[in-house]
Amino acid sequence: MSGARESREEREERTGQEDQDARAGDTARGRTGGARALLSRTAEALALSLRAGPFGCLCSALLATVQGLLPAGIALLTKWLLDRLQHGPAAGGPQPLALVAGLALLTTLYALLPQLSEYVQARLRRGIVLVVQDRLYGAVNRFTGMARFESPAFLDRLRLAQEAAVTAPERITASLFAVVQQSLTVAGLITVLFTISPPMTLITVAAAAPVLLVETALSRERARMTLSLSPRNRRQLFYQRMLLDLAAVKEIRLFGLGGFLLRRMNDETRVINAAEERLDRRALLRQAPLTALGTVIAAGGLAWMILAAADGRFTIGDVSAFIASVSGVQGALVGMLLQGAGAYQALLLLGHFTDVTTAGPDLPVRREPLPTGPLRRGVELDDVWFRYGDDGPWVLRGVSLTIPYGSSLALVGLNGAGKSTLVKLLCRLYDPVRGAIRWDGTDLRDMDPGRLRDRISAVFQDYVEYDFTAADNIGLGDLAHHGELDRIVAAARAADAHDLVSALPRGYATLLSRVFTEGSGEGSGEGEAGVSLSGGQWQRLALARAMMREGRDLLILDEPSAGLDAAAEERVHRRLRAYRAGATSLLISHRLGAVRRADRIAVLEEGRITEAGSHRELMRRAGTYARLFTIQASGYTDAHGPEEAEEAEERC
Ligand SMILES: Nc1ncnc2c1ncn2[C@@H]1O[C@H](COP(=O)(O)OP(=O)(O)OP(=O)(O)O)[C@@H](O)[C@H]1O
Repeated sequence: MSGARESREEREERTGQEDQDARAGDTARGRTGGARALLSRTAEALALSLRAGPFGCLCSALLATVQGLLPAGIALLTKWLLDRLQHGPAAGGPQPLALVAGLALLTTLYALLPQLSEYVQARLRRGIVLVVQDRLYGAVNRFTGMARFESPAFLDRLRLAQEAAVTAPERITASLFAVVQQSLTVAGLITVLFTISPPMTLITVAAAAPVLLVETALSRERARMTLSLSPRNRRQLFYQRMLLDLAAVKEIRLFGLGGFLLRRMNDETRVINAAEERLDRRALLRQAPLTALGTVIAAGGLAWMILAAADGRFTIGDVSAFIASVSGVQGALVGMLLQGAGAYQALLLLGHFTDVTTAGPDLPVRREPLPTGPLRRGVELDDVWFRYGDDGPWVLRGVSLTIPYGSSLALVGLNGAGKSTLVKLLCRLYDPVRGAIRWDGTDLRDMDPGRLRDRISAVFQDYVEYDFTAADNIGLGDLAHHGELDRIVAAARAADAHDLVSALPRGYATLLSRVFTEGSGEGSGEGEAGVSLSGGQWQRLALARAMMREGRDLLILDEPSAGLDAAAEERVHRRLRAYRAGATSLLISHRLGAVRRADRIAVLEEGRITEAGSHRELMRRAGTYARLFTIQASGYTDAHGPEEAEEAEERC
């Protein structure tokens, strides 16, 4: 036991799991602010943008610079032109015609450059979406286990990360360019303003400071609200999906659930709207007086300037430059603050994206995993304890079981006994909380999960129906041979699916989908409708997908025939028996007639193995298995005891 403890400690050290957890914790702490975290996220967003489109970034920066300086240039040329008109050649400076030409050029650029900027930014945006999408879903693919996908808290974070991935990096980059542009506008105009009246410059700038503080506080509140409303947003999405879900249409119509779901969705939306409305109201109440203050200052300054101009202390050109500068500076500062606030909010949101993309592995993986050789002795579960959460009930309680090499084990038990959970552990989608599962004596935790899974073939109880062609649905079982029709056909035959696929309109090339249509690659909606299969037909395809994985060491069949008609079930089990002969397999089924020929049968009750042996041994023992078997058999015959049931079953 101490040896086991020691090796686990070593393992933990090797995986560096603690480092990763600490890093994840750091990111989580930085999520709601902290100048360092914000700076590093800004750098991250810029790096993403540069990777997505270095040329686009360069163009955007150049355009921002030119656009930023244009207002000051226009204000200055206008002042010179007006001074020239007022005072004639005595005013000095360039000729009026040159000034008019300059003004025409600058105002044309002022009108055209935003459109060019929009074009460049849209291009950049598309590139960024591709890069962040690749990064986010690449990170999700690297989670080797299932726990994160079954954790509501993590799903919330994932939803926010998805939102952040689509909007945040682009928004941060665009805001940064906008801030650069507006800073240059402010700097240019302030320089102009300063040459006319230094005190007015200071007052104008000071008036914008409170707005900055309010916007920063509001951004924090908005980010917090987004996080707290996230579960409601998820529920709202759930109702939306349910109302449009093909699989749910029948029940929704029959049970009249449409109105009920709609009401619930609207309730969630109302709560979300109310929270947003409250925040918008707070924003309005805080922003309005400060905006009014800025306007009063500008109006006061203008009145003073006009009076001073009447005394001859300023020229008309000065007044025009002053008007342009005050409104330009105020506008640019408010714009800067709003862009900054938007970027701040996006930076906070980007924290979720960073959390997901930098999260360590969900299952500890050794830096140098032990080799996963072909199975030679068997798979052994040694005192395996498992529960889904630290405070949840134990689902498996000390399961010890062996699947010897080359033999078949059947697992039976009532609903909720823990059979599918055991399958998840065998595929290392979860690790046992206590105890170990060993592959020829090597702990699964010491193996590379990908290599381990490559040695396993499985049909899960909740298999997937892919909206692809029939060939793809089978070929996906082994991507390395995905396009080999011979192999696909052989797998279909083994699963009793060949005839059904051959009878489809385009055979193996038939698209099996109620969502997509044939030949509608661009999503035009044109083309032939895909074909729908029945539940049992889908199940045979799922089985064929597992059969596609030739030469695997362990075959797991979790309720492989639950949806089949009696004749199909009999055929499938006959073929499966032939397929499994000599292979190491685990079969889970509530149809006890199908499991009786397994080399060994184990009964799982409330997470414990209570009986194990051959069919005959278990029938003789007259325990749970015999009772369940008799109940099932008596459904078809008049058998009342284990012996009678068995005889009747034999006859069937
Ligand atoms: N992701 C999960 N999180 C929490 N509990 C779970 C999760 N999945 C399963 N359980 C619980 O674990 C127990 C065992 O479930 P499992 O699916 O393994 O049973 P089973 O024997 O396969 O049942 P069935 O015969 O109905 O398929 C059940 O009580 C179930 O509620």
